[in-house]
Amino acid sequence: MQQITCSALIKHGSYINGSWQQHDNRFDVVNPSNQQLLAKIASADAADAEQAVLAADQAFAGWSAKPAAERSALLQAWYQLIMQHQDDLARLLTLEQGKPLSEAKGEIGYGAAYIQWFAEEAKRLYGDTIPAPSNDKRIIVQRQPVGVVAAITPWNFPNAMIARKAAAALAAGCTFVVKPAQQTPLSALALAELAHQAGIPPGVFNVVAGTDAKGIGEVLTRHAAVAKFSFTGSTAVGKQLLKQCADGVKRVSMELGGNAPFIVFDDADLDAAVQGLMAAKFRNAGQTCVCANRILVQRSVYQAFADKLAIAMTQLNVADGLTDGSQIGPLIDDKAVAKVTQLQQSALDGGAKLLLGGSRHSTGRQFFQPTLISDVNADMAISKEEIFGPVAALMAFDTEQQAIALANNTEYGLAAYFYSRDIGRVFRVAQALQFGMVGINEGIISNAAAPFGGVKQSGYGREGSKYGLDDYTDIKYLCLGGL
Ligand SMILES: NC(=O)C1=CN([C@@H]2O[C@H](COP(=O)(O)OP(=O)(O)OC[C@H]3O[C@@H](n4cnc5c(N)ncnc54)[C@H](O)[C@@H]3O)[C@@H](O)[C@H]2O)C=CC1
Ligand SMILES: O=C(O)[C@H](O)CS(=O)(=O)O
Repeated sequence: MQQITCSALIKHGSYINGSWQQHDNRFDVVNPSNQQLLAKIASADAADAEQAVLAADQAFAGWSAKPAAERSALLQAWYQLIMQHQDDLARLLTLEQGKPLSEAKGEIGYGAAYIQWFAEEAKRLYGDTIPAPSNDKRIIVQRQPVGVVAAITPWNFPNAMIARKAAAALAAGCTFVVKPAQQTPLSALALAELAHQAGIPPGVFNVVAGTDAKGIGEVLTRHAAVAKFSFTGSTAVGKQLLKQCADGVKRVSMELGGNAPFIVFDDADLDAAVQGLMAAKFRNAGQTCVCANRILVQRSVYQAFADKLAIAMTQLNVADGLTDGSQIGPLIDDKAVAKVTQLQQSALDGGAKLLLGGSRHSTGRQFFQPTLISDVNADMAISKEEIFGPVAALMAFDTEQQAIALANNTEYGLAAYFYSRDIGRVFRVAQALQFGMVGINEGIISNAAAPFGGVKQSGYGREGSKYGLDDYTDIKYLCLGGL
């Protein structure tokens, strides 16, 4: 932690109603790269979560009544502070999450971009007037903030997942309570410190960091004062939280797992496709919900593509995220290493071939070698589940129709990618893919201007873009009569 120049960013307890909480009960935050202890954080519990929800509820009237321009200015101030502290925030993120420093820096900029984006969008929360069926009436439509928003976020983007939910919520006039993942609370608490410094009023942005995910989650999904719940994480947990929200008929956004197909057609620029795949597969050591999971390659270019990919993968630098030039950091924990190992092994047991890597990396016990497997088929677990690790699994196909059928053969529907230079094929395939986001000749699709989200069991709701405020506002229809 000595590498962090601004010590005010290092916090050891939750941020509720503008104050920092203390508790005797503490939990460890550990560097996944070397298992060293980084900090001991006061563990908030369900009672703290309730306190945060009540604070957010109390703050709602004042925050939602502020002119949009004032909310916008406070969000801009938050954005500026985050960018001023980008280096420190990135180091903190790498220390607790493991991703290479360059990626962590990218994530801080990416998260901040949502705050900047929604600071602008706050001023554009337009309504409508609609022609009425008779002349003595007027139909006016306004958008109003839903109220208190509660969120639970994962460890793979400890900054950006919070920033993009909170930014939209605050811009719309909602107040916000988030429970970050237990593995990565430091980035969340640093964001709270900067929100505080930016002058965001007490109770508007709250962070509840604790180990009792279930207990805190019960409050955030069931409390009567919570109007909306937003989750990013695994599909299994998302389904459970959805059930909890159903009792109170909460508004819900779910950004759940993915199983992205990455299709390479025979007319593709193979070098560009390899480059796109390297970004789509190996970012954050493969631990993103939009990572390429099933790599489908047309048979006539299969071998050429595999050869080029193997060369690119051999050049990946596996190292502690703070080491200069690191490209692949550790996986988040031992459980993640076990999952990747097991998925890979069951594919090999089922007849797949190991072309590269295949085991832990000598850098440390949570590092996994960039691994390339060929001859994978659709029945293998590795084709059905999120790998969330640096394992590239190749499958061959013959026709465009077969590629589309294979790609859509999943319960998930978050991101998909394909490479082709045939304009007709580009439109046919883009339309046929059952996914919320499609990268066409592109491996990096996320940015604040674009709507991020999925279909099928990848969830619903869109984050970022001009659509991102919709999930945080209610449409109110005013019928003006007697004219
Ligand atoms: N869509 C995405 O970006 C993510 C997907 N995943 C997927 O999930 C797999 C497992 O990763 P996990 O960290 O275990 O994901 P997870 O879904 O358990 O964790 C995400 C968040 O949910 C919270 N949580 C867990 N159980 C909860 C409960 N009963 N009530 C309330 N909150 C709860 C966690 O504390 C964390 O904040 C990964 O291998 C990956 O496949 C994981 C993280 C992010
Ligand atoms: O959830 C997200 O925003 C993405 O997973 C980030 S990235 O992987 O596209 O960078």
